[in-house]
Amino acid sequence: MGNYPCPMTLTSESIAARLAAHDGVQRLPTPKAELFQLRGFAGPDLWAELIAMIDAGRRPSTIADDNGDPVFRTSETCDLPAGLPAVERVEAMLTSLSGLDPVFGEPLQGQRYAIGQEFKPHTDYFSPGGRDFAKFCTLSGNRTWTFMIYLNDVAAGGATRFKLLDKTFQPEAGKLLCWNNRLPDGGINPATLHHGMKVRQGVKYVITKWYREKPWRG
Ligand SMILES: O=C(O)CCC(=O)C(=O)O
Ligand SMILES: [Fe+2]
Repeated sequence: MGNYPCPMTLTSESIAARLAAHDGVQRLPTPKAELFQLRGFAGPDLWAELIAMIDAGRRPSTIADDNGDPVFRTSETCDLPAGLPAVERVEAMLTSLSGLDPVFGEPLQGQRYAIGQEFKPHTDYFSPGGRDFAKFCTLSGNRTWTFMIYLNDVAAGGATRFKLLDKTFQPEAGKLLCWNNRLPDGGINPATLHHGMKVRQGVKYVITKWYREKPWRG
């Protein structure tokens, strides 16, 4: 575990406090969820490199807990494996921002949305009792924190809407959003429901990093 605190002692308050203390980080003023925004995270060169990687390596996105809606998530996804220099740079920046031990992190992913593509309202945690829960959570536990960075400005559409928090974030190159998918008692937080809305003009690129309750074991 290197120099990182043991996960059992790493409370959500300590992560939230660390994020809140970081220069430029803004917390959404709501008691319903821990959600933060940071603009100007890294710079255009890194984002351009990642966008080129996503364009080259994309495949149709998939969903867990398939609900039978074939157009629930219509974007494309690209795995961004550790070891590539641009990926390592992002990983190091995220670790330094959050203090979350990288052993809990799933591999970084890129998402690409062309015009009309979206990811309908969903939560990033897996629903206990959902049909894929055991498949996705037995080894590494459920998802804890989500970090998402918009890589580009989108001409129209492509916002991320948190309906239950009454908040919509517009894509903007280098804007990072992160939130705790859990409540302070460790249970899942349904208020984190969010919708990657349809792109109306242009193409939208984001990268996503999810953390688990236990060390990630693919
Ligand atoms: O693209 C977005 O705005 C949201 C993406 C998202 O929710 C996800 O990948 O889990
Ligand atoms: Fe999501």
